[in-house]
Amino acid sequence: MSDATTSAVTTGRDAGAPPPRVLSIAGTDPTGGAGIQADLKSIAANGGYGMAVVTALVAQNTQGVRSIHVPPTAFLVEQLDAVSDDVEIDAVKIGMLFDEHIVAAVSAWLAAVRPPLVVLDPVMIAASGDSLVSGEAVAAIRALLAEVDLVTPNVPELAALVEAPPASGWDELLEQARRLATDHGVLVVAKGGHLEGPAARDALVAPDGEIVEFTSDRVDTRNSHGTGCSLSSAIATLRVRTGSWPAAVGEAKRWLTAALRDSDSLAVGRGSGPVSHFVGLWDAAGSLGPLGAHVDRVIPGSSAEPASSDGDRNTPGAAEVERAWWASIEPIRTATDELAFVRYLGDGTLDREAFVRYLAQDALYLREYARALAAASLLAPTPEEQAFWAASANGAIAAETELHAGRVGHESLFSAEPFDTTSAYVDHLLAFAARGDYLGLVAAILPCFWMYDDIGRRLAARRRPDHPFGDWLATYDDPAFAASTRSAIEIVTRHAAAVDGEERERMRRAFEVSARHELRFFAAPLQVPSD
Ligand SMILES: Nc1ncnc2c1ncn2[C@@H]1O[C@H](COP(=O)(O)OP(=O)(O)O)[C@@H](O)[C@H]1O
Ligand SMILES: Cc1ncc(COP(=O)(O)OP(=O)(O)O)c(N)n1
Repeated sequence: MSDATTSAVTTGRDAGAPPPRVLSIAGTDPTGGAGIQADLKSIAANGGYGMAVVTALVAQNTQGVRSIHVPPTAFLVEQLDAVSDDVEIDAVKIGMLFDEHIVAAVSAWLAAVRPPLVVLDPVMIAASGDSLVSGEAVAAIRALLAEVDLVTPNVPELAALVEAPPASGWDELLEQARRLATDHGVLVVAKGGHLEGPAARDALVAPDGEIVEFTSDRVDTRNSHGTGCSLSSAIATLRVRTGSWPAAVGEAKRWLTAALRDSDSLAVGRGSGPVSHFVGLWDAAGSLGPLGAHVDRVIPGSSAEPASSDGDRNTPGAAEVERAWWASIEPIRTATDELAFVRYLGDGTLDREAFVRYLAQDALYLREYARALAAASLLAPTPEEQAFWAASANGAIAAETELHAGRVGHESLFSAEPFDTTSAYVDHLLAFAARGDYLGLVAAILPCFWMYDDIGRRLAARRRPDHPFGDWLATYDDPAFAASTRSAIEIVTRHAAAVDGEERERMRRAFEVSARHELRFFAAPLQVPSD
């Protein structure tokens, strides 16, 4: 990403700084799944302090919109001023703006207050198909783009903004997003939730045409009410916390996918229900456990005696482990993204010799990584895990090495000496294997799946017809590898959630050390190897 899209501050907010103060300017949903109610939950779930200014009161539920009441514009302005006269605002998320008068009032307030970050979700139509804006609002929202940093249209909203028919496929969606970003000098998160297919893809598109893609499995649920509201307010909050737009979008999507997966558990409404905003947090806080556990003094044998132990209350679910571990390596991931090797590989300016050095080290690494995977298969406690790691070992040694050999030539590939970084990484993995430590081993194995899949998808998105490493980048965009990565994450985080806190932290450290090895591995081809 260019300087315009990534700030220098990439490692989160300063210790001791307050949580991001994020203002939502949006309409309401009395069932709590969309609009301001969703925004406040999303901001809180992602570590921010939420504030809310209401633009419209919407009588709606999970099945549809019944009526809309728009308070006088002067009252909207009073609400906005009441917040900004008193509170320092770190980011603003704008949602439903019913008509051009509302848009004008918000626009004037933005010009006067100049909040540091503004995310616009150009809400037009609810999931139920009901319109949430008047006919004139669309042109006014288009004009508002000049005053925001990032806009998050879904398929029909993007089409309305670029005055084209709704995109029917991914490439058309990207093309429309590129046009919107360039014409209005705004970052665009094009959301592919309304497209067909097994994956739910979004893309962050910059005005200079640079694209970063984010892909998750499509969750099989009808509970998509408020996903756009929740995503945009999460992005606003996480942008303050991470200092980086790609990191904010990636984290927000990861969180939203987990919230979608858990949405059926809420059982709210008979239509398209809300997502589970606090998935993971409720598990971590033991909020779903028996009540009455927090008492100052317990008389043994009395009815006030807690039904579960403190240990139970502090046990996270797998989704929370997934989020916490991924967040814990955010500085390592950002540093990897910023490596010259990764940037040059992406934009095609990487020196050919450095590329070959990388392939040779990768081939050496994969041979040993396959041994680590085979050891995981040997130690696995269930036939499913045994089969999964065995298949992954096969994939690593056969497919990937074949791929490398096809590019460099078998001889030059295996005559290379391992760099110290390669040996250190392999030793870290094989030490767990040698000790028969299954949990440490699979935790250490995970970053190679997870970080490679994450970086790879974003690199693959930068492919263009004349890209010198285009065919190589294409191999990163492999849905089968994405599916294996998901399985690996689920196996490891399920185990981590099931063990006690000390063991979980030991696993997380093994995971983090491997993430550091990944960083060094990507850095090595452009550094002079040590003797
Ligand atoms: N079934 C699904 N599984 C996973 N992610 C989804 C699903 N549906 C939507 N999303 C994600 O939710 C977010 C909102 O997407 P979308 O439905 O396109 O927008 P909106 O809610 O504004 O109509 C995007 O990140 C999209 O990829
Ligand atoms: C008050 C209000 N604002 C926005 C929406 C639309 O929400 P969105 O997140 O785009 O999700 P869908 O429900 O349309 O999928 C809304 N319904 N109400």
